[in-house]
Amino acid sequence: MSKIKLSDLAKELNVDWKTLAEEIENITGKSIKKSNVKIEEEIADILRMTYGQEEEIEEEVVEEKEEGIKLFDLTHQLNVSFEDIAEALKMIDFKGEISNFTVIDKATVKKVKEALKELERKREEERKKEEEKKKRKKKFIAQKIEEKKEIQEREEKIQEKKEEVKKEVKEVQEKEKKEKPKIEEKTIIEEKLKEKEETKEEQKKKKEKFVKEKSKIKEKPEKAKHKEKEKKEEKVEEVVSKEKTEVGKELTKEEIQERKREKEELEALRKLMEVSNKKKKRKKKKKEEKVKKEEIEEKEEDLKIVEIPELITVRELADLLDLPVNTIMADLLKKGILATVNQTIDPEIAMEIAEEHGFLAELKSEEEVVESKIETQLEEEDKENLVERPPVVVVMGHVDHGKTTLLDTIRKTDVAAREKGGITQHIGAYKIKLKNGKEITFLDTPGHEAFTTLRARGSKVADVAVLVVAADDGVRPQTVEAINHAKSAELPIVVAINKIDKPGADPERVKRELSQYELIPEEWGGDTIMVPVSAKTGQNLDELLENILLVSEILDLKANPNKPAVGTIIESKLDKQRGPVATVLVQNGTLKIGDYFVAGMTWGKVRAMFDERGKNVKEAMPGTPVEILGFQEVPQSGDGFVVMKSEKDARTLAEQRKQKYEEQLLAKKARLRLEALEGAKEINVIIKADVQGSLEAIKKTLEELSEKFEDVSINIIHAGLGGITESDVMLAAASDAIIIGFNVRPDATARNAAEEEGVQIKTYGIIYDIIEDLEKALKGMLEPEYEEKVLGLCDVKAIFKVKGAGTVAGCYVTDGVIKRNAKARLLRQGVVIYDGEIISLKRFKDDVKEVAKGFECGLMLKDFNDIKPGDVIEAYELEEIQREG
Ligand SMILES: Nc1nc2c(ncn2[C@@H]2O[C@H](COP(=O)(O)OP(=O)(O)OP(=O)(O)O)[C@@H](O)[C@H]2O)c(=O)[nH]1
Repeated sequence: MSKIKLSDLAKELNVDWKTLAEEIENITGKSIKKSNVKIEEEIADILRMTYGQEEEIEEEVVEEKEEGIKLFDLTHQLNVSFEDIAEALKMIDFKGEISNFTVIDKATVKKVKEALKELERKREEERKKEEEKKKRKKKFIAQKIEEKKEIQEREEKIQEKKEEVKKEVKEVQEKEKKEKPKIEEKTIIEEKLKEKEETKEEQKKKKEKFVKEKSKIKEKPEKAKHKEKEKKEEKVEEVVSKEKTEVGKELTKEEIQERKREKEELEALRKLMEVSNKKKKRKKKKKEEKVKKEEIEEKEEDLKIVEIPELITVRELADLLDLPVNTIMADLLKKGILATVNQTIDPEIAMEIAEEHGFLAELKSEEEVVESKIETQLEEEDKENLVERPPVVVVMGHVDHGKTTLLDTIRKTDVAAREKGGITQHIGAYKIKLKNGKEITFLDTPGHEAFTTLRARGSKVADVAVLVVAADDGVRPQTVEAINHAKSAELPIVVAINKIDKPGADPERVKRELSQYELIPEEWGGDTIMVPVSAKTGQNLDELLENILLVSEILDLKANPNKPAVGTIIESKLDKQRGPVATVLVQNGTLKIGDYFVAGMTWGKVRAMFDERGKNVKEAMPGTPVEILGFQEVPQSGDGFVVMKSEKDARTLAEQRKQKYEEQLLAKKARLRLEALEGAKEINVIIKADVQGSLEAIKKTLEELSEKFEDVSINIIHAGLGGITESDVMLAAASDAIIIGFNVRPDATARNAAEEEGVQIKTYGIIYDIIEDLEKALKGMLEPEYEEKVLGLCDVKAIFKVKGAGTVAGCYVTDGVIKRNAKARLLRQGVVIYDGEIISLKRFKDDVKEVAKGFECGLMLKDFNDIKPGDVIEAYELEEIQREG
């Protein structure tokens, strides 16, 4: 968790640090003697709220001191339009004349404010209704297409069934032939032979050919082949002797072998047919999906869908709707807006106008507009401007396998060091030059967590993942996590088998272990490059870098430097001397000093740029990370960075985004939830369980469920053992997944992250419940339910045995509150050991109802005494949840 210095916070809030120190002591019980003590952001936020509020109160006091206020001033003070104020006055039955110069008293101001809130609420409702309408319209079209498809599918299914029946009849006939008495069979074969007029000689040849082919396909080691042959011969002998006694007629050894082969041939054919049928089915399904998509797209075209950018002028809107500018201006006037041709208008208004003209309008963010522009430009006209850009590489792997060492050693291999000086600064990423003149950019924060956080904010930064696996340790849990994170981001993986200088190094074992995760080394016929290296001695690092380039060449990474820059914030901070500072990875275009830009909800002008050597640079090309000064506020890592035409555009867009922040928060909360699964086609899940057995069972069950609901595919993005971590939550946020925990729980950081990111975590203790919930959810029948609300967490510091009573746990509350009689779980390393109730809660000798974060307490669990220091107790209660819709 990030921290802030007390003195900095005091400056920010314009309060004496000692006052803040007192407040903190009240909150946490800790006394602070120095101003340079760092405090947690969480506490800083509480203080911000307290002191922020005071300012607001002061404002209101000032306002109330005034005798009355002109409506003109009020519009400015409340930052609303005159029309809104007028409407609000009508709502409260204001009797006088309404003009800019009307003066209203403070009581009326208060009522106006209330009415404005009501107005805003109504508008919000209307907006929602409109959205619903649009959604219904789309759903209706999709439904119609779906129905048509269903009829088609039914017909096809009938056809398929017919064919299946035909096939079955044929199979039965064949089976019957085989099961007839051997003598009869022999005659049939003979007849067959006669019919085909083939000589015995030809038959023999055929058989030999078949055997040859079969052995070619199987390519079994000689020994095994030999053994198998022996076995087969034994079996043949068996059959021969059996037949001798049973049928009383001798079949030659050859004849029996021939029948066996025929049977095998048939079996192989049947399998082949099955595979090809499956493939056909899959192909058919894909084709159908494509057709459906095209049909929807066609319908959408009929509906005249337009995408309205966040920043749009009157002229641009007219062009977009293919209408005369005058029409748009007239529409605006009707809404009481007088706007010039080049004036930017509110995107909501633009959408309204578009809809009034029969368009289905969708809001498109500025980045999307810029990026789609760039995409089309990349595809169409700018081919000659496209130049190769360096690949961006992220290094991932298990803890202590050598990620940091590898990044450090690679940093030193930079050949540009001689000309420009070595890489000295940590700015979140660095670019190196290889001997062959090619460049590679590395994200300098190793591990998948930071990378996935960037991804969770919607940015695609890396092109290639380097997976570091220590040759003396092999594949470990975080290796698997890293593989899944890379796969989920669709990154090609280059494996660095590290620490080969160590005596216990066993690169072959690493390869074997990795092959279980679909990473098959090239030398075994797979397509994963694996390079044995030593990050410590630098052995084979050149080879590793060359292979990264090789993989990147296939990706054909290109960008157009002759455009305004677009990129992503990699790292950011508030520098005491320099103000807000952030590292931008330029992904397309060229970033120049003096450019105006938007980054998330903030904006700015590039005042200065520095590279990883701390050198001032004037411009940054695609694939280059640069540290920038000139932000109005500190952006967040993962925020998109877009250069804008003018200061006004940059500022307006940032302000609009700030206003939409609340909506965005809501949108985040609308991530995938079990309750909203009805009609879903694809469900991404992350599974965490206490033991391997349960994990496998859950995986299997989900696969079965996926088969049962033909149209739904359940994708297991990651499955691992142990408690639910922040990293799991970020992966879920990045891949829009639900987390399913079996006998495991999220820790406090994971829980907070899930709340912030709107990720749903469902925990279970019985596998059957998972299936039941998912099935119901898929059928849209999930009953109203009780949802758990976690109250707080405490760490068990010590235990005391009390005669006749049981074990008392001496705890320290680390999060939320612990309440007496609350439900509680005991977690040992994230795994649920007990689930029950807190029956006694004390502070010192007194019974208490609850104990808050930062305090110690003694507690007892109902019917449970196996508590150990280091355990975590999670108190929770059940709350009835109202399902939406
Ligand atoms: N012998 C040997 N030791 C290595 C090699 N690479 C890393 N180490 C050592 O392994 C330990 C862990 O290396 P780090 O680079 O810190 O590992 P990491 O994966 O970055 O670890 P975290 O940052 O904790 O996730 C250090 O003591 C390194 O010196 C190598 O190639 N050979």
